[in-house]
Amino acid sequence: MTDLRKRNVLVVGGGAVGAIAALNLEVGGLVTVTAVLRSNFKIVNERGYDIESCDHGVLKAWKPGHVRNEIPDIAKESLPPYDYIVLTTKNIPDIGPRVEELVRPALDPLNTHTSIVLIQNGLNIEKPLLSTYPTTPILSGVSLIGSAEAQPGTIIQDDRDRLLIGAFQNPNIQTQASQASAKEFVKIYAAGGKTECVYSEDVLYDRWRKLVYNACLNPICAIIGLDTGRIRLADGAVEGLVKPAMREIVTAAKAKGVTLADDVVDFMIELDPLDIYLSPSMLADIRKGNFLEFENLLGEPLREGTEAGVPMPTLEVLYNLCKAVQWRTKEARGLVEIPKKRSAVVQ
Ligand SMILES: NC(=O)C1=CN([C@@H]2O[C@H](COP(=O)(O)OP(=O)(O)OC[C@H]3O[C@@H](n4cnc5c(N)ncnc54)[C@H](OP(=O)(O)O)[C@@H]3O)[C@@H](O)[C@H]2O)C=CC1
Ligand SMILES: CC(C)(CO)C(=O)C(=O)O
Repeated sequence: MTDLRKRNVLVVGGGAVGAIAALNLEVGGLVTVTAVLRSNFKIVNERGYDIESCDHGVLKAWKPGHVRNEIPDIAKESLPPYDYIVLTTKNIPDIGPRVEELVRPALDPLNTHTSIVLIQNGLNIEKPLLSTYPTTPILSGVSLIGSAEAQPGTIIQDDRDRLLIGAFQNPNIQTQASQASAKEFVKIYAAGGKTECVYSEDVLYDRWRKLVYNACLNPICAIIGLDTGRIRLADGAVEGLVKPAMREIVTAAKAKGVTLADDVVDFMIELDPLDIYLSPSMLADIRKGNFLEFENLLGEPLREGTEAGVPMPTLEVLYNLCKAVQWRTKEARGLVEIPKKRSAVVQ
């Protein structure tokens, strides 16, 4: 950073990842955080977060600098533009709100100042933002962190926060400018020394590599209802389901020009220590009755691989299972109408 001004960062979504991101940014001392919360707004605004973290220890009633329950409208409130808007919501375009609409009030239509940082899983998540805000630098945040919101405002982080930050390619912006913004974000995020946040040149590689985990273990654990430790112990699950799915992602990545390491499948299966019995974020969502982030984690790599001619039978089945589960949640929330059940009694 060439100047000493504290950076203004808007963190949108203060759940498992967002709360820890806000904490990391604040402990570094280089940032003022405004966190935009939804279901946990009231409790966090009144009492703060209770956090048990392998990186930060135990914190009671910790509160980000500013807490809000909606995205600030910078024009109406005459606020200066944020330096960074960090999105840590679940990204569920099939349900909405879509991310490009979500950030609109906090972004000047001709913005060049604010960078958007997507600390979210999945592939092609930058595309709707690049087309809606062509002059805005969009940064990729690929996070390895086992974090969960056990109840509103209570965050349990079991696995260390390791975050890769890089710039998505944007034909309208000089690559160096986006890269400089990514490097500055690394600096402010890592400043507290509690986390491993590094700059990465090759965000496409990072995203395909992470998909080996997220496109496979997330839906498999969610659908079966087992955490990653138990999936590793369950009869036949790794050989019969996890490895075939992961190999399909590796082959799709290769067809798209991304060569992953030979041992990436074993590496991802063993990524979390077995005995932390980690529940991937999609399993946490299914348990809470939330919608699933399956289009970006599974649908996009499946569509890209299939278009490139890669057979992906395991992922196709997982995708269709997730789609049906999403419909189940829509029905449970009254978002679909179905024909009335016929009476068992013949009239
Ligand atoms: N959990 C993990 O260990 C990891 C998660 N990820 C990725 O990080 C991203 C975030 O995941 P995670 O933190 O687990 O998700 P959570 O569900 O724990 O948190 C998301 C938060 O965003 C809030 N939110 C959603 N929409 C809005 C909105 N429109 N305005 C304000 N707040 C909103 C949610 O509120 P509400 O409760 O009302 O829905 C929730 O508090 C995902 O893309 C996930 O795949 C990546 C690595 C690890
Ligand atoms: C792999 C993991 C658990 C992060 O470490 C994740 O990305 C998720 O839960 O979605």
